[in-house]
Amino acid sequence: MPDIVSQYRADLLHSPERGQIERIPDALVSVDGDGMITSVAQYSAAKTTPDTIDLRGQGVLIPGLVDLHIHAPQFPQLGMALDVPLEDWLLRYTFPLEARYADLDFATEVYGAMVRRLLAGGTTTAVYFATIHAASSLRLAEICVELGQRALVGRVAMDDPESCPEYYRDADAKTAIKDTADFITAVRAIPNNTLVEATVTPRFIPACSDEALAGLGQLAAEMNAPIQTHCSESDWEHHFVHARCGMSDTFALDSFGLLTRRTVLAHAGFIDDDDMDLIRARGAGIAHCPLSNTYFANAAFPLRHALEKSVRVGLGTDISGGPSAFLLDNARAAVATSRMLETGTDPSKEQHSRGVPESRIDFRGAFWLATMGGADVLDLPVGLFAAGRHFDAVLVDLPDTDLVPLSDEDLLQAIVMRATPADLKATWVAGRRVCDDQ
Ligand SMILES: Nc1nc2[nH]cnc2c(=O)[nH]1
Repeated sequence: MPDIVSQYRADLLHSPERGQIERIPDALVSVDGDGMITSVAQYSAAKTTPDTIDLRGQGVLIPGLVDLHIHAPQFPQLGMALDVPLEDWLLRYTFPLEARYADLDFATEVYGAMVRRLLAGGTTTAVYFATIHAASSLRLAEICVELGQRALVGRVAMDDPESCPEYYRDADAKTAIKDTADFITAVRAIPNNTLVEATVTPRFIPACSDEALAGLGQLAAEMNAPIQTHCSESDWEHHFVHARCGMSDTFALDSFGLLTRRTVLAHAGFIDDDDMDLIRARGAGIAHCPLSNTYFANAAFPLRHALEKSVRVGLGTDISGGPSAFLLDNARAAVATSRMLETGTDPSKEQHSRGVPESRIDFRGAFWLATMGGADVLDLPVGLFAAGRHFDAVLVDLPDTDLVPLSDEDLLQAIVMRATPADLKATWVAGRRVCDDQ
Protein backbone atom coordinates (compact mmCIF):
# COMPACT_ATOMS: atom_id res chain seq x y z
CA MET A 1 0.00 0.00 0.00
CA PRO A 2 1.39 3.50 -0.84
CA ASP A 3 2.61 5.50 2.16
CA ILE A 4 0.63 8.28 3.75
CA VAL A 5 1.39 11.41 1.75
CA SER A 6 -1.08 13.94 3.15
CA GLN A 7 -2.85 14.56 6.40
CA TYR A 8 -5.74 16.94 7.00
CA ARG A 9 -6.74 18.28 10.40
CA ALA A 10 -10.37 19.34 10.13
CA ASP A 11 -13.93 19.20 11.42
CA LEU A 12 -15.74 16.49 9.42
CA LEU A 13 -19.44 16.18 8.68
CA HIS A 14 -20.80 13.17 6.81
CA SER A 15 -23.72 10.74 6.64
CA PRO A 16 -22.73 7.08 7.00
CA GLU A 17 -26.38 5.91 7.01
CA ARG A 18 -29.49 7.45 5.47
CA GLY A 19 -31.15 9.68 8.05
CA GLN A 20 -28.06 9.86 10.27
CA ILE A 21 -25.31 12.41 10.41
CA GLU A 22 -21.96 12.23 12.14
CA ARG A 23 -19.68 15.11 13.05
CA ILE A 24 -16.09 14.39 13.93
CA PRO A 25 -14.60 17.55 15.41
CA ASP A 26 -10.85 18.03 15.16
CA ALA A 27 -10.21 14.88 13.14
CA LEU A 28 -7.06 13.79 11.35
CA VAL A 29 -7.60 12.25 7.91
CA SER A 30 -4.59 10.40 6.47
CA VAL A 31 -4.45 9.94 2.70
CA ASP A 32 -2.08 7.78 0.64
CA GLY A 33 -0.40 8.49 -2.70
CA ASP A 34 -3.39 7.10 -4.60
CA GLY A 35 -5.71 9.57 -2.88
CA MET A 36 -7.24 6.87 -0.71
CA ILE A 37 -8.07 7.52 2.94
CA THR A 38 -5.99 5.23 5.16
CA SER A 39 -7.37 6.36 8.51
CA VAL A 40 -9.72 8.81 10.17
CA ALA A 41 -8.88 9.48 13.81
CA GLN A 42 -9.29 11.99 16.59
CA TYR A 43 -6.41 14.47 16.18
CA SER A 44 -5.23 14.26 19.76
CA ALA A 45 -4.89 10.48 19.52
CA ALA A 46 -3.32 10.40 16.10
CA LYS A 47 0.22 10.32 14.81
CA THR A 48 0.83 13.40 12.66
CA THR A 49 3.48 14.51 10.21
CA PRO A 50 5.00 18.01 10.27
CA ASP A 51 3.20 18.81 6.97
CA THR A 52 -0.31 18.22 8.27
CA ILE A 53 -2.69 20.62 6.51
CA ASP A 54 -4.67 22.43 9.16
CA LEU A 55 -8.16 23.37 7.95
CA ARG A 56 -9.57 24.28 11.35
CA GLY A 57 -11.21 27.68 11.42
CA GLN A 58 -11.70 27.62 7.64
CA GLY A 59 -14.97 25.69 7.62
CA VAL A 60 -16.19 22.13 7.83
CA LEU A 61 -15.15 19.30 5.50
CA ILE A 62 -17.96 17.35 3.81
CA PRO A 63 -17.65 14.50 1.30
CA GLY A 64 -17.56 15.55 -2.36
CA LEU A 65 -20.93 15.74 -4.10
CA VAL A 66 -22.00 13.05 -6.59
CA ASP A 67 -24.08 14.32 -9.53
CA LEU A 68 -25.63 11.33 -11.30
CA HIS A 69 -27.09 13.09 -14.33
CA ILE A 70 -25.62 15.91 -16.41
CA HIS A 71 -25.94 16.71 -20.11
CA ALA A 72 -22.54 18.34 -20.59
CA PRO A 73 -23.29 19.89 -24.02
CA GLN A 74 -26.36 21.64 -22.61
CA PHE A 75 -24.27 23.76 -20.20
CA PRO A 76 -24.54 26.87 -22.45
CA GLN A 77 -28.35 26.86 -22.16
CA LEU A 78 -28.42 26.45 -18.37
CA GLY A 79 -31.44 28.31 -17.00
CA MET A 80 -32.92 28.87 -20.47
CA ALA A 81 -35.52 27.27 -22.70
CA LEU A 82 -37.57 25.77 -19.88
CA ASP A 83 -40.90 27.12 -21.07
CA VAL A 84 -41.90 24.26 -23.38
CA PRO A 85 -42.60 20.55 -22.87
CA LEU A 86 -39.75 18.02 -23.06
CA GLU A 87 -40.52 16.82 -26.58
CA ASP A 88 -40.57 20.39 -27.97
CA TRP A 89 -37.53 21.38 -25.93
CA LEU A 90 -35.47 18.58 -27.46
CA LEU A 91 -36.34 19.49 -31.04
CA ARG A 92 -36.40 23.28 -30.75
CA TYR A 93 -33.47 24.00 -28.46
CA THR A 94 -31.48 21.00 -27.39
CA PHE A 95 -30.72 18.97 -30.52
CA PRO A 96 -29.59 22.12 -32.42
CA LEU A 97 -27.25 23.01 -29.54
CA GLU A 98 -25.89 19.46 -29.20
CA ALA A 99 -25.25 19.29 -32.97
CA ARG A 100 -22.67 22.09 -32.53
CA TYR A 101 -20.33 19.68 -30.76
CA ALA A 102 -19.14 18.44 -34.13
CA ASP A 103 -16.85 21.44 -33.63
CA LEU A 104 -14.04 20.27 -31.37
CA ASP A 105 -12.91 23.79 -30.47
CA PHE A 106 -16.41 24.69 -29.28
CA ALA A 107 -16.57 21.46 -27.27
CA THR A 108 -13.18 22.08 -25.68
CA GLU A 109 -14.15 25.57 -24.58
CA VAL A 110 -17.56 24.64 -23.16
CA TYR A 111 -16.47 21.41 -21.48
CA GLY A 112 -13.47 23.06 -19.82
CA ALA A 113 -15.64 25.86 -18.42
CA MET A 114 -18.28 23.40 -17.26
CA VAL A 115 -15.95 20.98 -15.47
CA ARG A 116 -14.29 23.92 -13.68
CA ARG A 117 -17.69 25.28 -12.66
CA LEU A 118 -18.82 21.92 -11.32
CA LEU A 119 -15.61 21.37 -9.35
CA ALA A 120 -16.02 24.85 -7.83
CA GLY A 121 -19.55 23.77 -6.84
CA GLY A 122 -18.22 20.72 -5.03
CA THR A 123 -19.15 18.09 -7.64
CA THR A 124 -16.31 15.62 -7.32
CA THR A 125 -18.07 12.79 -9.22
CA ALA A 126 -20.11 13.53 -12.35
CA VAL A 127 -22.10 11.28 -14.67
CA TYR A 128 -22.17 12.90 -18.11
CA PHE A 129 -24.13 12.44 -21.29
CA ALA A 130 -21.99 13.98 -24.09
CA THR A 131 -23.24 14.00 -27.71
CA ILE A 132 -23.15 11.64 -30.69
CA HIS A 133 -19.71 13.04 -31.68
CA ALA A 134 -16.86 10.67 -30.88
CA ALA A 135 -14.07 13.26 -30.86
CA SER A 136 -15.72 15.83 -28.63
CA SER A 137 -17.09 13.16 -26.27
CA LEU A 138 -13.54 11.87 -25.87
CA ARG A 139 -12.37 15.45 -25.28
CA LEU A 140 -14.83 15.69 -22.36
CA ALA A 141 -13.31 12.55 -20.83
CA GLU A 142 -9.78 13.95 -21.34
CA ILE A 143 -10.74 17.26 -19.72
CA CYS A 144 -12.09 15.44 -16.67
CA VAL A 145 -8.81 13.52 -16.35
CA GLU A 146 -6.77 16.69 -16.80
CA LEU A 147 -8.77 18.84 -14.37
CA GLY A 148 -9.13 15.96 -11.90
CA GLN A 149 -12.86 15.23 -11.81
CA ARG A 150 -14.06 11.67 -11.22
CA ALA A 151 -16.55 10.97 -14.01
CA LEU A 152 -18.55 8.58 -16.10
CA VAL A 153 -18.89 9.86 -19.66
CA GLY A 154 -21.20 8.60 -22.38
CA ARG A 155 -21.10 9.13 -26.12
CA VAL A 156 -24.84 9.38 -26.84
CA ALA A 157 -26.50 6.82 -29.13
CA MET A 158 -29.66 7.91 -31.00
CA ASP A 159 -30.46 6.42 -34.38
CA ASP A 160 -34.25 6.47 -34.78
CA PRO A 161 -35.15 8.60 -37.83
CA GLU A 162 -38.74 8.93 -36.56
CA SER A 163 -37.72 11.00 -33.53
CA CYS A 164 -34.22 12.31 -34.23
CA PRO A 165 -33.55 14.99 -36.84
CA GLU A 166 -31.38 14.12 -39.81
CA TYR A 167 -28.75 16.69 -38.82
CA TYR A 168 -28.29 15.08 -35.40
CA ARG A 169 -28.52 11.30 -35.27
CA ASP A 170 -26.49 8.16 -35.80
CA ALA A 171 -26.55 6.96 -39.40
CA ASP A 172 -28.00 3.61 -38.31
CA ALA A 173 -27.97 1.10 -35.44
CA LYS A 174 -24.63 -0.41 -36.46
CA THR A 175 -22.96 3.01 -36.34
CA ALA A 176 -24.49 3.73 -32.94
CA ILE A 177 -23.09 0.47 -31.56
CA LYS A 178 -19.68 0.61 -33.23
CA ASP A 179 -19.06 4.26 -32.30
CA THR A 180 -20.02 3.45 -28.71
CA ALA A 181 -17.57 0.51 -28.62
CA ASP A 182 -14.78 2.65 -30.12
CA PHE A 183 -15.49 5.42 -27.63
CA ILE A 184 -15.24 3.04 -24.67
CA THR A 185 -11.95 1.69 -26.00
CA ALA A 186 -10.60 5.22 -26.51
CA VAL A 187 -11.50 6.35 -22.98
CA ARG A 188 -9.86 3.25 -21.53
CA ALA A 189 -6.70 4.19 -23.45
CA ILE A 190 -6.42 7.77 -22.09
CA PRO A 191 -2.97 7.96 -20.44
CA ASN A 192 -2.91 8.19 -16.63
CA ASN A 193 -6.67 7.78 -16.45
CA THR A 194 -7.63 6.62 -12.98
CA LEU A 195 -10.76 8.78 -12.78
CA VAL A 196 -12.95 8.43 -15.86
CA GLU A 197 -14.99 5.54 -17.14
CA ALA A 198 -16.99 5.37 -20.39
CA THR A 199 -20.66 4.40 -20.41
CA VAL A 200 -23.03 2.84 -22.92
CA THR A 201 -25.59 5.64 -23.42
CA PRO A 202 -28.78 5.07 -25.39
CA ARG A 203 -30.38 8.52 -25.09
CA PHE A 204 -33.82 7.09 -24.32
CA ILE A 205 -36.07 4.52 -25.92
CA PRO A 206 -37.93 7.03 -28.14
CA ALA A 207 -34.63 8.07 -29.79
CA CYS A 208 -33.30 4.56 -30.47
CA SER A 209 -34.31 1.66 -32.73
CA ASP A 210 -34.87 -1.77 -31.21
CA GLU A 211 -31.76 -2.96 -33.06
CA ALA A 212 -29.62 -0.26 -31.46
CA LEU A 213 -31.05 -0.89 -27.98
CA ALA A 214 -30.44 -4.64 -28.18
CA GLY A 215 -26.96 -4.15 -29.63
CA LEU A 216 -26.04 -1.65 -26.92
CA GLY A 217 -27.27 -4.03 -24.21
CA GLN A 218 -25.08 -6.76 -25.64
CA LEU A 219 -22.12 -4.38 -25.93
CA ALA A 220 -22.44 -3.30 -22.30
CA ALA A 221 -22.29 -6.95 -21.25
CA GLU A 222 -19.33 -7.76 -23.52
CA MET A 223 -17.31 -4.72 -22.43
CA ASN A 224 -18.51 -4.78 -18.82
CA ALA A 225 -19.47 -1.15 -19.19
CA PRO A 226 -21.80 1.00 -17.11
CA ILE A 227 -25.02 2.18 -18.76
CA GLN A 228 -27.00 5.41 -18.47
CA THR A 229 -30.30 6.34 -20.05
CA HIS A 230 -33.59 8.13 -19.32
CA CYS A 231 -36.52 6.21 -17.91
CA SER A 232 -40.23 7.08 -17.55
CA GLU A 233 -39.49 10.78 -17.36
CA SER A 234 -42.72 12.49 -18.39
CA ASP A 235 -46.31 11.70 -19.38
CA TRP A 236 -45.34 11.94 -23.04
CA GLU A 237 -42.22 9.76 -22.72
CA HIS A 238 -43.88 7.17 -20.47
CA HIS A 239 -46.88 6.76 -22.80
CA PHE A 240 -44.72 6.79 -25.93
CA VAL A 241 -42.77 3.77 -24.66
CA HIS A 242 -45.93 1.95 -23.57
CA ALA A 243 -47.43 2.48 -27.02
CA ARG A 244 -44.28 1.35 -28.84
CA CYS A 245 -43.11 -1.51 -26.60
CA GLY A 246 -46.32 -2.58 -24.87
CA MET A 247 -44.60 -2.24 -21.49
CA SER A 248 -42.98 0.34 -19.24
CA ASP A 249 -39.51 1.79 -19.84
CA THR A 250 -38.11 -0.33 -17.03
CA PHE A 251 -39.33 -3.63 -18.46
CA ALA A 252 -38.42 -2.60 -22.01
CA LEU A 253 -34.88 -1.61 -20.99
CA ASP A 254 -34.58 -4.94 -19.21
CA SER A 255 -35.70 -6.81 -22.32
CA PHE A 256 -32.82 -5.12 -24.23
CA GLY A 257 -30.25 -6.10 -21.57
CA LEU A 258 -29.95 -2.48 -20.45
CA LEU A 259 -31.06 -2.87 -16.83
CA THR A 260 -28.03 -4.03 -14.86
CA ARG A 261 -26.23 -3.39 -11.58
CA ARG A 262 -24.25 -0.78 -13.55
CA THR A 263 -27.26 1.13 -14.97
CA VAL A 264 -28.17 4.68 -13.95
CA LEU A 265 -31.77 5.58 -14.84
CA ALA A 266 -32.45 9.29 -15.03
CA HIS A 267 -35.76 10.62 -13.61
CA ALA A 268 -37.94 7.48 -13.36
CA GLY A 269 -40.87 9.61 -12.21
CA PHE A 270 -43.57 7.30 -13.50
CA ILE A 271 -42.25 3.96 -12.27
CA ASP A 272 -44.73 1.79 -10.38
CA ASP A 273 -44.18 -0.91 -7.76
CA ASP A 274 -43.45 -3.60 -10.38
CA ASP A 275 -40.87 -1.34 -12.02
CA MET A 276 -39.28 -0.63 -8.63
CA ASP A 277 -39.12 -4.33 -7.81
CA LEU A 278 -37.40 -5.05 -11.12
CA ILE A 279 -34.97 -2.14 -10.71
CA ARG A 280 -34.08 -3.39 -7.24
CA ALA A 281 -33.73 -7.00 -8.44
CA ARG A 282 -31.34 -5.95 -11.21
CA GLY A 283 -29.49 -3.60 -8.84
CA ALA A 284 -29.84 -0.57 -11.11
CA GLY A 285 -29.94 2.93 -9.60
CA ILE A 286 -31.92 6.11 -10.13
CA ALA A 287 -30.73 9.67 -10.68
CA HIS A 288 -33.43 11.76 -9.01
CA CYS A 289 -33.50 15.20 -10.65
CA PRO A 290 -36.09 17.21 -8.71
CA LEU A 291 -35.45 20.62 -10.29
CA SER A 292 -35.64 19.29 -13.83
CA ASN A 293 -38.71 17.25 -12.91
CA THR A 294 -40.44 20.48 -11.96
CA TYR A 295 -40.23 21.59 -15.58
CA PHE A 296 -40.48 18.38 -17.59
CA ALA A 297 -41.75 15.46 -15.54
CA ASN A 298 -45.44 16.36 -15.01
CA ALA A 299 -45.31 14.62 -11.61
CA ALA A 300 -43.14 14.22 -8.51
CA PHE A 301 -40.86 11.17 -8.28
CA PRO A 302 -41.99 8.96 -5.33
CA LEU A 303 -38.56 9.26 -3.74
CA ARG A 304 -39.28 8.00 -0.25
CA HIS A 305 -41.32 5.09 -1.51
CA ALA A 306 -38.43 4.04 -3.77
CA LEU A 307 -35.93 4.34 -0.90
CA GLU A 308 -38.19 2.35 1.41
CA LYS A 309 -38.34 -0.36 -1.26
CA SER A 310 -34.51 -0.46 -1.17
CA VAL A 311 -34.09 0.99 -4.63
CA ARG A 312 -30.74 2.77 -4.88
CA VAL A 313 -31.17 6.50 -5.50
CA GLY A 314 -28.88 9.54 -5.76
CA LEU A 315 -29.28 13.08 -7.11
CA GLY A 316 -28.78 14.70 -10.51
CA THR A 317 -28.82 18.30 -11.71
CA ASP A 318 -29.87 17.23 -15.23
CA ILE A 319 -28.09 20.22 -16.72
CA SER A 320 -29.89 21.82 -18.53
CA GLY A 321 -33.33 20.33 -17.90
CA GLY A 322 -32.69 21.70 -14.41
CA PRO A 323 -31.61 25.36 -14.25
CA SER A 324 -28.81 24.93 -11.68
CA ALA A 325 -25.37 23.31 -11.91
CA PHE A 326 -25.12 23.21 -8.09
CA LEU A 327 -26.11 19.84 -6.67
CA LEU A 328 -27.16 21.27 -3.29
CA ASP A 329 -29.88 23.23 -5.13
CA ASN A 330 -31.23 19.80 -6.05
CA ALA A 331 -30.79 18.48 -2.51
CA ARG A 332 -33.06 21.23 -1.18
CA ALA A 333 -35.43 20.75 -4.15
CA ALA A 334 -35.63 17.05 -3.22
CA VAL A 335 -36.78 18.08 0.26
CA ALA A 336 -39.26 20.63 -1.12
CA THR A 337 -40.83 18.39 -3.76
CA SER A 338 -41.12 15.46 -1.36
CA ARG A 339 -43.04 17.71 1.01
CA MET A 340 -45.30 18.96 -1.77
CA LEU A 341 -45.98 15.37 -2.77
CA GLU A 342 -46.89 14.58 0.83
CA THR A 343 -49.13 17.57 1.46
CA GLY A 344 -50.47 17.91 -2.09
CA THR A 345 -50.72 21.23 -3.88
CA ASP A 346 -54.35 21.95 -4.70
CA PRO A 347 -55.91 23.99 -1.86
CA SER A 348 -59.43 23.35 -3.18
CA LYS A 349 -59.06 19.72 -2.05
CA GLU A 350 -59.53 18.64 1.57
CA GLN A 351 -56.27 18.09 3.42
CA HIS A 352 -56.78 14.33 3.79
CA SER A 353 -57.16 13.83 0.03
CA ARG A 354 -54.62 16.35 -1.19
CA GLY A 355 -51.34 14.49 -1.12
CA VAL A 356 -49.52 11.18 -0.75
CA PRO A 357 -48.92 10.44 2.95
CA GLU A 358 -45.41 9.64 4.19
CA SER A 359 -43.60 11.02 1.18
CA ARG A 360 -41.33 13.59 2.79
CA ILE A 361 -37.62 13.42 3.30
CA ASP A 362 -35.63 15.97 5.30
CA PHE A 363 -32.21 17.64 5.04
CA ARG A 364 -30.50 14.55 6.48
CA GLY A 365 -31.90 12.37 3.74
CA ALA A 366 -31.08 14.96 1.08
CA PHE A 367 -27.45 15.22 2.24
CA TRP A 368 -27.15 11.43 2.18
CA LEU A 369 -28.54 11.34 -1.37
CA ALA A 370 -26.01 13.96 -2.54
CA THR A 371 -23.07 12.03 -1.08
CA MET A 372 -23.53 8.38 -0.06
CA GLY A 373 -26.65 7.77 -2.16
CA GLY A 374 -24.81 8.69 -5.35
CA ALA A 375 -21.72 6.72 -4.31
CA ASP A 376 -23.91 3.69 -3.67
CA VAL A 377 -25.63 3.92 -7.08
CA LEU A 378 -22.20 3.94 -8.77
CA ASP A 379 -20.63 1.37 -6.41
CA LEU A 380 -17.79 3.85 -5.95
CA PRO A 381 -15.85 4.13 -2.68
CA VAL A 382 -16.55 7.84 -2.17
CA GLY A 383 -19.20 9.78 -0.23
CA LEU A 384 -17.79 9.22 3.27
CA PHE A 385 -14.70 9.85 5.36
CA ALA A 386 -13.52 6.33 6.12
CA ALA A 387 -10.49 4.17 5.47
CA GLY A 388 -10.71 2.57 2.01
CA ARG A 389 -12.66 5.51 0.50
CA HIS A 390 -11.19 8.09 -1.87
CA PHE A 391 -10.42 11.45 -0.33
CA ASP A 392 -13.01 13.41 -2.35
CA ALA A 393 -13.95 16.37 -0.17
CA VAL A 394 -15.29 19.91 -0.05
CA LEU A 395 -14.49 22.61 2.49
CA VAL A 396 -17.64 24.61 3.32
CA ASP A 397 -17.49 27.89 5.20
CA LEU A 398 -21.03 29.09 5.73
CA PRO A 399 -21.26 32.74 6.84
CA ASP A 400 -23.08 33.85 9.99
CA THR A 401 -23.01 30.46 11.67
CA ASP A 402 -21.24 31.90 14.73
CA LEU A 403 -24.03 34.29 15.74
CA VAL A 404 -25.72 31.73 17.96
CA PRO A 405 -24.45 28.29 19.03
CA LEU A 406 -25.35 25.67 16.41
CA SER A 407 -25.81 21.96 16.94
CA ASP A 408 -24.34 19.56 14.38
CA GLU A 409 -27.83 19.09 12.97
CA ASP A 410 -28.39 22.86 12.68
CA LEU A 411 -25.10 23.28 10.84
CA LEU A 412 -25.86 20.48 8.39
CA GLN A 413 -29.38 21.78 7.81
CA ALA A 414 -28.01 25.26 7.09
CA ILE A 415 -25.48 23.84 4.62
CA VAL A 416 -28.08 21.75 2.80
CA MET A 417 -30.73 24.46 2.73
CA ARG A 418 -28.73 27.61 2.01
CA ALA A 419 -25.08 27.06 1.03
CA THR A 420 -24.08 28.61 -2.28
CA PRO A 421 -21.03 27.79 -4.43
CA ALA A 422 -19.39 30.92 -2.97
CA ASP A 423 -19.40 29.20 0.43
CA LEU A 424 -17.25 26.33 -0.88
CA LYS A 425 -13.60 27.15 -0.26
CA ALA A 426 -11.76 24.13 -1.70
CA THR A 427 -12.44 20.84 -3.48
CA TRP A 428 -10.30 17.70 -3.50
CA VAL A 429 -10.64 14.63 -5.72
CA ALA A 430 -8.52 11.56 -4.95
CA GLY A 431 -6.39 13.68 -2.62
CA ARG A 432 -5.66 16.31 -5.29
CA ARG A 433 -6.80 19.87 -4.67
CA VAL A 434 -8.69 20.52 -7.88
CA CYS A 435 -10.00 23.99 -7.33
CA ASP A 436 -7.71 26.84 -6.43
CA ASP A 437 -9.85 29.78 -7.36
CA GLN A 438 -12.88 29.18 -5.14
N1 LIG B 1 -34.28 15.94 -19.29
C1 LIG B 1 -33.94 15.37 -20.45
N2 LIG B 1 -34.66 14.33 -20.87
C2 LIG B 1 -34.30 13.76 -22.02
N3 LIG B 1 -34.82 12.71 -22.66
C3 LIG B 1 -34.08 12.53 -23.78
N4 LIG B 1 -33.12 13.43 -23.87
C4 LIG B 1 -33.22 14.22 -22.79
C5 LIG B 1 -32.48 15.33 -22.33
O1 LIG B 1 -31.53 15.81 -22.94
N5 LIG B 1 -32.88 15.86 -21.13
